[in-house]
Amino acid sequence: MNTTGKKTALAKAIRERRSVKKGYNDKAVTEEVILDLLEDAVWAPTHGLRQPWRFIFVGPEKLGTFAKKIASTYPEERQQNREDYLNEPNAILVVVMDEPEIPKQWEENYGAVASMIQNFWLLAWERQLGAVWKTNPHIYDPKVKEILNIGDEEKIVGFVHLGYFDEQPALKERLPITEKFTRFEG
Ligand SMILES: Cc1cc2nc3c(=O)[nH]c(=O)nc-3n(C[C@H](O)[C@H](O)[C@H](O)COP(=O)(O)O)c2cc1C
Repeated sequence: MNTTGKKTALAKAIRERRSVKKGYNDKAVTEEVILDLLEDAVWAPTHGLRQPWRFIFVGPEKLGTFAKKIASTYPEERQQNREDYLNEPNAILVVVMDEPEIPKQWEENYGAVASMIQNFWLLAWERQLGAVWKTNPHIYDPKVKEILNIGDEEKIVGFVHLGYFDEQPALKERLPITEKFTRFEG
């Protein structure tokens, strides 16, 4: 444990990680790299060790077809815009969660998946692989679930857009923690 007050490598990584939403370069995002990152990311906490996730990787060579199919679920006048948008990253990782009926378990599963995504995001950042968790309307569309063979008891938690980057996005300050912190006085 760090007791010196100096920022640890982990604290620095947490602070420096950014959402990389544009400016991806042409370096290919490979399945091997994604699997390697996921092998570590899944060490996230998971209640009951349920590990309520699965992944669908859309690599650079399949992204064009994927983008077209997902865009086709939008009204015609939006389709070209959505296709272009989905073609911006180099690859996309679809994150799927097991969706139990019991609300308590649903929340535990969502919490576990979110923790796992944060692990993945930090690990990707460390390799200059940019990522951003996207929750665009299409992830909730039953037609998209059908295209991707997502089951009735599963939920798309996000599309993680991926691509290597040269320029780091600007820092986004956080509120001082004292604004979000109270003490139980009772
Ligand atoms: C659950 C979740 C959903 C998000 N969905 C989107 C999204 O749909 N589109 C987007 O541009 N960014 C999305 N983001 C990224 C946030 O915009 C981003 O994390 C926030 O602006 C802070 O920036 P930073 O990640 O660079 O620190 C999402 C983040 C989270 C945690």
